[in-house]
Amino acid sequence: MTPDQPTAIAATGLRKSYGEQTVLDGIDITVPEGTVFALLGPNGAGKTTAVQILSTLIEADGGTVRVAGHDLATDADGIRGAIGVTGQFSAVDNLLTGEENLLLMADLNHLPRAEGRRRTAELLERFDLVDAAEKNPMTYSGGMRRKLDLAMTLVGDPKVIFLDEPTTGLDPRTRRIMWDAIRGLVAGGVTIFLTTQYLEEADELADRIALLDHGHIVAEGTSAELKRLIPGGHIRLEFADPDELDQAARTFAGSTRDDAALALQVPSDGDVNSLRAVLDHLDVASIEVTNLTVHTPDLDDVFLALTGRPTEVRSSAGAGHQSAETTDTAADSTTKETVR
Ligand SMILES: Nc1ncnc2c1ncn2[C@@H]1O[C@H](COP(=O)(O)OP(=O)(O)OP(=O)(O)O)[C@@H](O)[C@H]1O
Repeated sequence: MTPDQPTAIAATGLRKSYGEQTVLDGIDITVPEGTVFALLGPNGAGKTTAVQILSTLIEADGGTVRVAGHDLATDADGIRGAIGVTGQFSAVDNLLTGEENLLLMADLNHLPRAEGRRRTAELLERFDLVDAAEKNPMTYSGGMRRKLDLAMTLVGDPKVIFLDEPTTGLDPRTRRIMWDAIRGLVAGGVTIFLTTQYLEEADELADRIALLDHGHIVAEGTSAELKRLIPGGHIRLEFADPDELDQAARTFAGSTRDDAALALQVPSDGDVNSLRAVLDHLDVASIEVTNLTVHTPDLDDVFLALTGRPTEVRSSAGAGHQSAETTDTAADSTTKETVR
């Protein structure tokens, strides 16, 4: 984020407990205008709770929130007027047709009748729901309902949209349609706050990703920055016989061998230069390889590493949260100090 880029969502020290259970233990979130922010976390991590607080649906126990220039403490109505929320539970009314649902939203947003009709027609078109407009949403597929739900959110032309697990349960094709719709919104200047359990979704859509675990944001950064936070990139070489494997193991210091599979894992960040270096070494030593694969850490690895080893992560998260922003080589990132 550049210093003068306007901020759409700014939360500091957000806290929420249910009885004895601390769900959010002082989290900070900053989302620049016109960007996508993804909040990731295991089941029950507090993602929905965060969305509900930021979208004024429930009250926090502590912390400050500004959304679209409005302060939650003094101007919750201002926030409500500027945002759209699509939750895990659909707002679609099954007693109305798809079109009537949209028209109802237009009424609730106080749009003049003609404007409401124009906007409804445009959204039915945009989400490929024209043929289904007159039908009852009970007859819709899950993907169509989700599209109608998002269309209903867009009737009020919100500047900031909260999408709580927008594609959970959707087939891959419908998921891609939703992703395209989300990208279209962002291209038009809308800010998206997304929660998801699909790491691929965060990878595809988000400018910045935060991992929420045990009430803390344990890591935050771009997808590439988060992937650099953990070790695990390697080139896997397979050989036809043990002698080749032996020779290769001597050639590549720091490699890990798998004798049963006649394979060797050579640490690598997966870029072309390191691949070329490995091939050159093999060539010089005249070692034959039967198979070669490059493995770069994906967000699944990051997720597992950061939420699966809570004690290591907690030690650095204690002073705030870990930012990937300034981390270049971060193989030992779990012990890094917070830089923000
Ligand atoms: N109204 C409530 N009363 C008591 N506990 C609650 C309430 N709402 C949420 N919780 C608890 O707070 C924790 C966080 O819930 P939340 O729904 O925010 O998690 P989540 O990350 O969105 O999970 P999921 O991915 O499963 O939707 C859970 O342990 C949940 O049981």
